[in-house]
Amino acid sequence: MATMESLIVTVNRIQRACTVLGDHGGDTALPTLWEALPSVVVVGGQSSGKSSVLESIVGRDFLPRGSGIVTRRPLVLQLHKIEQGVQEYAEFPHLPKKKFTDFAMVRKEIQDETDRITGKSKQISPVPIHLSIYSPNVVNLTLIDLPGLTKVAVEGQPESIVQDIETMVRSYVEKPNCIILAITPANQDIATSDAMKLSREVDPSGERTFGVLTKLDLMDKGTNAVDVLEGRAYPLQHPWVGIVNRSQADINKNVDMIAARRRERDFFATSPDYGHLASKMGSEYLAKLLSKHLESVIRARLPGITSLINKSIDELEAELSHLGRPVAVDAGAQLYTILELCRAFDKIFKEHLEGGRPGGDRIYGVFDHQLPAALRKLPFDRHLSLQNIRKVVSEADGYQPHLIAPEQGYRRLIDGALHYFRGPAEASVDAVHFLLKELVRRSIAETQELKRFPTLQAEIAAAANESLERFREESKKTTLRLVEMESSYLTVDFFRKLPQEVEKGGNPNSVSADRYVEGHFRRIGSNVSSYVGMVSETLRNTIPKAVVYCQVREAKQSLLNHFYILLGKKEAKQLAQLLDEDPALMERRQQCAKRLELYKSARDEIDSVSWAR
Ligand SMILES: Nc1nc2c(ncn2[C@@H]2O[C@H](COP(=O)(O)OP(=O)(O)OP(=O)(O)O)[C@@H](O)[C@H]2O)c(=O)[nH]1
Repeated sequence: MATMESLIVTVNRIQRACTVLGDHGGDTALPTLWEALPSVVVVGGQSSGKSSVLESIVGRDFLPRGSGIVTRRPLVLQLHKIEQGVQEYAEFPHLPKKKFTDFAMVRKEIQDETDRITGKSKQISPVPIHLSIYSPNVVNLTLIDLPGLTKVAVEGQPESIVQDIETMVRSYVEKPNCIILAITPANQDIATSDAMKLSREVDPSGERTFGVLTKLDLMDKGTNAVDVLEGRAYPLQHPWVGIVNRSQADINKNVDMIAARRRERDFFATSPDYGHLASKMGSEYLAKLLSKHLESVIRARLPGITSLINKSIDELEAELSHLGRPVAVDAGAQLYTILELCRAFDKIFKEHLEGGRPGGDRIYGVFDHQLPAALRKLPFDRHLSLQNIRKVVSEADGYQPHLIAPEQGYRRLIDGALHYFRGPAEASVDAVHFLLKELVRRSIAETQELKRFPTLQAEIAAAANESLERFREESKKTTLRLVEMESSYLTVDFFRKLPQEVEKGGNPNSVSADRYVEGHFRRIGSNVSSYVGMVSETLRNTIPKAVVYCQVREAKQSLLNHFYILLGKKEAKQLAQLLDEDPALMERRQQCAKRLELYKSARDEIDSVSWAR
C-alpha cells in the first residue's frame, strides 16, 4: 500500500514532466495539466522574508540574494525527503545528470538560468525554473517562489515591472488549486500587507491561505502578535504560523540554517509571549503543516485530475489523428501518400457527381431547365418573319423567281435558323464546366487529409481544372458538330410528307395575287418553323448526351489521369515539395504530440501508485 507521501512524489514527477514538455499553464491553445495540479505558492512583498522562509524550510542557503528584484522567474522547488545520513543534493531538470552538492552553485545556477530567459534586462518571465532538493532535513513538499510584490521599479528595470509582477503573481494565486503561503513581516502593519491584500481578494473565505508572520523578533518592545497568531485579529481557516528567520547580521556572519532553526525553536520555547504556542510555530512546523495539507488536497483532487488526464488524452489523440501522421521521408512512400490523397479527393468528387454529396443534381438542372429555356428563347420569330422570308427567298431566287417550291430559299432559311443552335450548345457546355469546377473546389475543401498540404492542394486543383478545360474543348467540338450535322443533311422525309401546295382556282390577275404570295410565304415560314422545331427537339436530347459523354463521364473517369502521369516522372525532391506541409500544422502536431506524451506519462505515474483507500 502506498503511503501518503507517494502522492506528493507523484505530483512532483508530473510537475517536472510539465516543465520538460513545456506545460506551465497560461496557454489556452492546448489542454493544461499544470494548472490542475495543486501547489503551494509563496507570496509576499519585497523583503517580507520569503527567501528566508523558503531557505529555512529547506534548511539550506541556496537562493540568490541582492538588491532589487532578484526573483524574476517562478521557482518551482520540489523537496524530497531521503534517509538520514545520505548526502543531500539538488538537481535541475534542465541539467539532467548533474548533481549539485554545493548549494552556492545552486544559487549561481538559478541566477544564470534566470538570465538565460530574461536576458540581463532584469525583465520577468513566467517560464518556471524547476529545482529538486533531496535531503534528510526536508519534508516532501512543492513550493513555488514568485517575484516579490513591489511598489516601485528600481534602476535598470522597466516601469511596467511593478504591474507585470502583480499580474504574474495573480495568475498563480487565482487558480482554485493554488495554496497561498502569504508572508507578512510582523514589524509592519498587517492591514497593509501586500500578501494579505492579494489573498483576501482571490480567497476571501481564507480556505486556501496560510498566513505566515516573519520577523517576530523585530517587533517593537512591549508589542506582540499574539492576537494575529491566535487567529483573532485576521481570522483564516488555517492557523497562522509565526517565524523567526536569520537576521541580516546572521547572514553576514554565515550562521548556518540548522543552527538558525535551533535558535528559532529556542526563541519560541523561551518567549513569554509565544511560549504557549511554541509547538505550532517555526519553519519546521510550517513545513510539516504544508506537507500534510498538500497531501490531503492532492488526495481529494486526484479523481478529478485522473479524469481530466483521460479526457485530455482522448482529445489530443483525436486531434492528432485528424492532423495525420508525419510525412514519410523516402520517395516511394511519398508517392504512395500523394496517390492516397488524390484518391481521397477523387472519391469525394465522385460522390458529388453520383449523389451522396450535393452538386451533381445541378448538372441535370442545366439539361432540364437552362438548355430548354435557351432553346425556347431563340429568335426564330424574327428570322421567320414574313419580311425576312420574302427577302431570303427572293435573294435565293436571283433573277428567275422559283416556279414551284423555293428549294434554295428553304435551304437558306433553315441554314440560318440552325445557326442559332450554336449558342445554347456552347452555353450548356460552359454551364456544366463551371459546375464541375465548383465541385472540384468543394471536393478539395472537403478532403480533410489534404488540409495539411497546401501545395499539393493547389497542384491537384490546377491539374483537375486543366483536365476540365480539355474536356470542355472536346465537348464544344462535339456539340457544335451535332449542330453542323443538322445543317449538312436535312431530313428529306419531313419535306416529302408536307402537303403539296394546292392550286387555288380563280383569276391570278385579280387583286388576290398579293394575298396568294403572302400565303405562299407564310406557308414557307410555317414549314421551316416546324422543321426547326423538330431539330430543336432532337438537339434538346442530343446536346446533354454529348456533354455528359465528353465532360461528366470524363471527369468521373480520368480527372487526374494526366496528373498521375506527371507524378510518375517526378523526382524525390519534387515529391517532397508537393508534401510541403503548412508550417503552422507541423508546429501544432508537434505541440499536441508533446502534450500527449505529458498526459500519458502523468497517467502512468498515477497508475503506478496503488492508492491507500
Ligand atoms: N531579524 C530578522 N530578520 C529577518 C527575518 N526574516 C527576514 N529577515 C531579514 O529581512 C531581509 C529580507 O529577507 P528576505 O528573505 O531576503 O526577503 P524576501 O521577501 O525574499 O526579499 P526579496 O527577495 O528581496 O523580495 C533579510 O535581510 C533577512 O535577513 C526575521 O524573521 N528576523
